[in-house]
Amino acid sequence: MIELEQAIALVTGALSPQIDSELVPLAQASGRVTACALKAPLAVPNFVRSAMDGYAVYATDVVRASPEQPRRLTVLGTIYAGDHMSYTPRMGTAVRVMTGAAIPPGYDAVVKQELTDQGQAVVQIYQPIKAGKNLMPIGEDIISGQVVFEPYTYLNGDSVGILASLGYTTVPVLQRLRVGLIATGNELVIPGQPLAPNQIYNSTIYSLAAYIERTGGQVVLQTICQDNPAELMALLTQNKQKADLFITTGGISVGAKDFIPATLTANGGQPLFHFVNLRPGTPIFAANWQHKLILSLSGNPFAAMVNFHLFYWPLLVRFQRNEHFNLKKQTARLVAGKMPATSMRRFVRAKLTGTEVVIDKKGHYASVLHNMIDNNCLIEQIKGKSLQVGDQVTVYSWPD
Ligand SMILES: Nc1nc2c(c(=O)[nH]1)N[C@H]1C(S)=C(S)[C@@H](COP(=O)(O)OP(=O)(O)OC[C@H]3O[C@@H](n4cnc5c(N)ncnc54)[C@H](O)[C@@H]3O)O[C@H]1N2
Ligand code: MOO
Repeated sequence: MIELEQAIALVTGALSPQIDSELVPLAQASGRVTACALKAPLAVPNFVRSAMDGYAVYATDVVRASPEQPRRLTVLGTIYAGDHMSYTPRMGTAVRVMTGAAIPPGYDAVVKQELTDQGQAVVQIYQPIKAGKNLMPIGEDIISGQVVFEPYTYLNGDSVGILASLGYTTVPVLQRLRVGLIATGNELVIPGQPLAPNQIYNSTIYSLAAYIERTGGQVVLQTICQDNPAELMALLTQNKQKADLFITTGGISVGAKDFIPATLTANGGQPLFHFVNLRPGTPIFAANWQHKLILSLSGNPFAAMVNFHLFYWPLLVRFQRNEHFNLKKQTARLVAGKMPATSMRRFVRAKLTGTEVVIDKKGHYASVLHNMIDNNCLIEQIKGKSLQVGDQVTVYSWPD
């Protein structure tokens, strides 16, 4: 049995970082990772524009302006955002401008309309203004040619807006991690089919698929496999080209039908580990088979989810070359609930709000998933220690 950190290092070492990219429409780029440096093809803004509704002026014209002795300027006209107007600025004049309007070259400041009499043909200015005030110079936001996103940057909603401001319509991003999901067990039935006596619905794999599809990954195969070595090998062989990673559930403990480790080993797989010092999900197994990583999770639904969260996110970090995908680790105070001392390092389902965490009163069996409703994290429980109200605990929550 090896330690969790060692096991994670073995699987992440066995998965090569992504090198393939694809172009996705801008609207789908949020949640993806840039495949190369993205440069600005233009400056933002790419003309001098007004930051206020007011009057473009020469600052030197209004140095002595005051409410008692306003400076009167001739208004040459009005420019709205988007207008293409040509005025010939000269000293002693102003142009009425709206926020976002292009400022005719020459004027060097915009006086807010509240500091004027808002005159039409002639405006009275009540205050002096510094040159440069209330106007946005070319490139104030982004300079033309600058690298806006380095390679392997995680793109969020803000990033997509920045790319839109630069006119991008498609974005080169790393391809997602292609995951093949195989739930093993003769007792499993697809939801929608009738259950024969002593059968159960295949449930775990739907949670796994949902997490995978949520960010960074893509489910390319989702199927049930009987406890049958030939069927497993046929499934892997048929789908080998489609997937970067296979995740299986069940069939890894010491039961007579726990066939996965032996089957993979007998068919040329190189085991990386079997059994890790954690609970639940102790029997987790991993192997390299024909240059594919196979991660075999425990069958018990909650044990499978613990295995998944602890191993999958670090794999995604490695593959997508970005820490965004990692579990978020933080310290929190246990404010309700408790757990008796554990004989093994353990991960306990809990609900985290800010820096406070609560352990549910319901059962904590590995075979039970339903009380994950409302839970959003795992508390790490150290071997030999109990968890009590007031404890400072280490908490892991999944990436967005
Ligand atoms: N004699 C021993 N028995 C067991 C040991 C042990 O050390 N000695 N370890 C136990 C532990 S811990 C775990 S965890 C389980 C793991 O067993 P497997 O990973 O081989 O899983 P299965 O036996 O195939 O299934 C366990 C349980 O989960 C149900 N299951 C399986 N797949 C699904 C699915 N996709 N959706 C819903 N439920 C599923 C399955 O029907 C079983 O009830 O072994 C203990 N035994
Ligand atoms: O490790 Mo098992 O996962 O206790 O249920």
